[in-house]
Amino acid sequence: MNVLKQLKQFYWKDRYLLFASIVCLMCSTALGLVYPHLLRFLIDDVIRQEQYQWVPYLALTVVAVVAVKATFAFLHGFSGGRLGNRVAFNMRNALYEKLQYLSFQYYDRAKTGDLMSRLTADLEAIRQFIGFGFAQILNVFIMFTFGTITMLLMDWKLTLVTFVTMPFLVFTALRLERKIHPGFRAIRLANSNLTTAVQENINGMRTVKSFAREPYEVEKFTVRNEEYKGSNIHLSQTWANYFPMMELLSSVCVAILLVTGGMFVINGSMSIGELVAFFSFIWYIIAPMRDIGFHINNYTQSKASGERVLEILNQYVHVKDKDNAVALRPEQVSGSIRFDEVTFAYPDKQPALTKFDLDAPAGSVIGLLGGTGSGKSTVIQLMLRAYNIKEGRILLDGKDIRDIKIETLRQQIALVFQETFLFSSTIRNNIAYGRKDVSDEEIIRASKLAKAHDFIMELPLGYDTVVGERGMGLSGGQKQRIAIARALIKDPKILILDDATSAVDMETEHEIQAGFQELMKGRTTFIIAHRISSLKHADEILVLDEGRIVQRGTHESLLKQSGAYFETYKIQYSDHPDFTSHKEERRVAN
Ligand SMILES: Nc1ncnc2c1ncn2[C@@H]1O[C@H](COP(=O)(O)OP(=O)(O)OP(=O)(O)O)[C@@H](O)[C@H]1O
Repeated sequence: MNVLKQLKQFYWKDRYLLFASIVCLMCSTALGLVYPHLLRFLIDDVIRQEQYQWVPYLALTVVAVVAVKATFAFLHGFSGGRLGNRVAFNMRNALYEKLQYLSFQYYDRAKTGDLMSRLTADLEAIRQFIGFGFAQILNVFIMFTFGTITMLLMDWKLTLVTFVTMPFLVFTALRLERKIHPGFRAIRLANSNLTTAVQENINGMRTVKSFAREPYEVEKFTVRNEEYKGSNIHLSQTWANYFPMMELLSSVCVAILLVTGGMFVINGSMSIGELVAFFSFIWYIIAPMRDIGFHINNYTQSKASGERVLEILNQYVHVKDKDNAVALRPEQVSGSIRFDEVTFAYPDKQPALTKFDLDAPAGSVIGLLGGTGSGKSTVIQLMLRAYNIKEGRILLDGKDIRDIKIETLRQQIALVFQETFLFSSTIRNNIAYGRKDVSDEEIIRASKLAKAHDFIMELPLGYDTVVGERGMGLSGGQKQRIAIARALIKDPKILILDDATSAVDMETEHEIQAGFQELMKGRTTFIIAHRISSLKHADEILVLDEGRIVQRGTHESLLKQSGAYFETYKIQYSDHPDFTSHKEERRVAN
């Protein structure tokens, strides 16, 4: 119940629907108790007394009871359905909103398939339980209590005799719960494995095909599909065993009632009408007993689902605004960045940056060069405040970024990544993503600067072409140019190009960079690149190795030193005429 209490905010504001659903179900159940009484009246007072003139009135009463009962049943379904859907709607929104604000640290460990199943299957279990399950559990107790009291009032001796099999019914129902709960869990797990396999397969289809591993993928899927089928069959088997067992026990109960009740009728202590009524009432006891295992299971399942949903909702947000954080106004930002002795390690890892210093005056261009895992992307992540640093500080225009509202900090920065993610929408919407009101002219201007306009115009629908979630149908370079246009449209004070031109050829890179010269004016630009050609115009180039700065300076000054920069230059420019002259310069300098 603790879980339900914690989820209260989602259903309590619609509590009138919950109460309406419970009251309507109770009324509908209570009206069901009228039938056995009508039957008793029909047999004892109408048929046996030969008072047939009552038959039409009785028939009309039955129709009226049925109509009112059906109305209550409808109202129960209506209010329960509405409640369940509203709760699911509110929770879905809350979960999605939370997912937007959870920090990078959370996503470093999160699994897409698992999150998807929480947002779908778990929400569905909660919707069902809050909409219907809760009222139905209450109804089980109400039916049992109403039925037992009425039967005791009619004939307590017969009631006690018939109840002999009840403990067996309850025992079997509870045993079922113990069996189907792990059964359902196994199905959920198998289902999650199955969806993960499909999801990974679709994401990695290019890799699968390039390695010609389709048969292996089919086999892998077949194994998981087999597991899914197996767990479903296992559960069906449990149900298949359960129903005949319950049927048998119910029949024994009915048989005892008929034998004992029959004897009571023969010796005159009970009327035939009462026996028939009793016969109807007994189902009021048996039916909820049969369902009790199922309802308990629904409850435990929705409780487990509730826990999984709450785990996300209660997840700690590592990076958030301070209470007195200041909002930056774009016109006041000039874009100077300083890293002051920053040391940072990802959770449970060696430091990715150690005593990192950097001074980037507004409008300067900083190049970051270094091998794989040397910490280049980490510098950028920290500037965005994707993670909190514990040692050192990062300043934007002299203000510690921890004192700035994250949203306004990130509004000043635009990034172009090595891997471009495009949303499944039109090219126009993808380019306009970073801003609310953008004119077509601005989109075209940004595309022209990013050298994307020409190829976009060659597409059949131009800017209205819909691209897939990974920009299917576009080349790597084309996707990257769209990403560059998307960054430009933000008109950022700080521009970050994280290996941004790696997917375009040298000639296009040159063209894009020519566009950048114009664009970088008045912006602080960080360029992470493996190609020296992308960095050589930078005001300062930092060479990183295992999170430490091993060299820093301009292209010209770095070429005069021996070290990682010159080694990289040597590899990339060995067949270039400039190379020989620099080699000579270094020889003289050393
Ligand atoms: N999200 C993360 N969680 C844990 N460790 C990380 C994470 N991102 C990077 N690292 C680790 O931090 C170190 C620096 O990584 P970083 O991505 O900054 O390097 P990089 O220089 O950008 O490399 P590359 O050129 O390959 O992109 C590496 O040891 C890496 O394994």
